Amino acid sequence: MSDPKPLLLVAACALVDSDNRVLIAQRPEGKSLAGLWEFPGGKVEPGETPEETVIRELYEELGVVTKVACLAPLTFASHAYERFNLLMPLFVCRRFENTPQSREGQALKWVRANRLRDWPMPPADEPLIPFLEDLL
Ligand SMILES: Nc1nc2c([nH]c(=O)n2[C@H]2C[C@H](O)[C@@H](COP(=O)(O)OP(=O)(O)OP(=O)(O)O)O2)c(=O)[nH]1
Repeated sequence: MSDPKPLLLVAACALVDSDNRVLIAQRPEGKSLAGLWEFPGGKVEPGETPEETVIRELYEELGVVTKVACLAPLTFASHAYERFNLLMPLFVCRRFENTPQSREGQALKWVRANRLRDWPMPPADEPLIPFLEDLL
């Protein structure tokens, strides 16, 4: 039998602007799931809380500064990928400093929640969309 698949903990965030639009970022060529649109975030590193991961990734990927008190838990994704099982809490953040900039070459887009389906997302993300539609 093959080894059991590891559980991968990733923390992600829906940044919401004053117009109630959500920021998505396109995964660059060369990465897994390249070309798909995702919520900013990344793997939770050892010793980090998911909130710390989101704060770090928002800064690294987008130059955005926020704090734990500005992150509200919304829901989570759970998806069996071929090589791992993904568990991904999704936070919502409306209060942040700096306009998001592409710091890692990724395309960025502000999208209404009810238009998220127009942008192909990783399979794990599809069940998250109704939660954002309800919220926004
Ligand atoms: N940040 C983020 N990751 C997501 C989303 N949906 C989804 O399936 N993922 C997956 C893609 C990656 O396998 C993993 C996040 O890893 P990462 O962003 O820290 O690392 P990475 O691009 O270098 O990943 P990889 O190439 O090693 O797979 O979670 C999402 O909405 N946001």
